[in-house]
Amino acid sequence: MKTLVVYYSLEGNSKYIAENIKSYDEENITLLELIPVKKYPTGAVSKFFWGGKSAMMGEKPELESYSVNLSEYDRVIFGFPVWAARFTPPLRTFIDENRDALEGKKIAAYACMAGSGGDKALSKLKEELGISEFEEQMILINPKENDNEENNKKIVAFCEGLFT
Ligand SMILES: Cc1cc2nc3c(=O)[nH]c(=O)nc-3n(C[C@H](O)[C@H](O)[C@H](O)COP(=O)(O)O)c2cc1C
Repeated sequence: MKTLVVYYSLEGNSKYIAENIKSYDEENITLLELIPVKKYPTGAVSKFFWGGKSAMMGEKPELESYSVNLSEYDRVIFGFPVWAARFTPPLRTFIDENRDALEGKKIAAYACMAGSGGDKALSKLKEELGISEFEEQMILINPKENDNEENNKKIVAFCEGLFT
C-alpha cells in the first residue's frame, strides 16, 4: 500500500514527524511538503498575528508548484501545526486543488501543537474533507523538542495502526 504524507510545517515539528513516519517504510511512503508562495513570518509576535489571522479567515494561500499523482497512492496522511485551533491554511489549498483525486482514499492525520486545540483542528479537517473519521489520528506536543516517551508512544501507535 502506497502512502503520501502531505504536510505543512512553519517551525519543523510537522516536518520532523513526516520524516519519522517515512522511516517506517521508506519504499512505500512519499513526503510532500506544502510551501506557500508568500511565506508566513517566523517572528515571535508576527507569526501568531499573520498565521492566526490566515487560519481564522480560512485562507487558501497560493502554493509553490508541486508534482504529485494522487492515483498512485492508496492513503494520504495530512500533517500540520495547529494554528488558532485550526488546521493550517496550506492544507486547505491542497485539498481544494485535489478534491476529486482525494475521493475514496484512506485518510489519516496528525497535528502538532503547543498546548490545545488539536481535536478541534482535526474535526475541522474532517469537515473540509467531507469524512467522518480518520483511519488513524494523533496529536503531539511540539515533538521536535519533546522527544519524550508520551510522544514516541503516540507515533508508534499511529504507525503500527497504519503500517502493520
Ligand atoms: C499562528 C500560530 C498559531 C498557533 N496556535 C496554536 C493553538 O491554537 N494551539 C496550540 O496548542 N498551539 C498553537 N501554535 C503552536 C504550534 O501549533 C506548535 O508550536 C506546533 O508544534 C508547530 O508546528 P511546526 O513546527 O510544524 O510549525 C500556534 C503557532 C502559530 C505560529
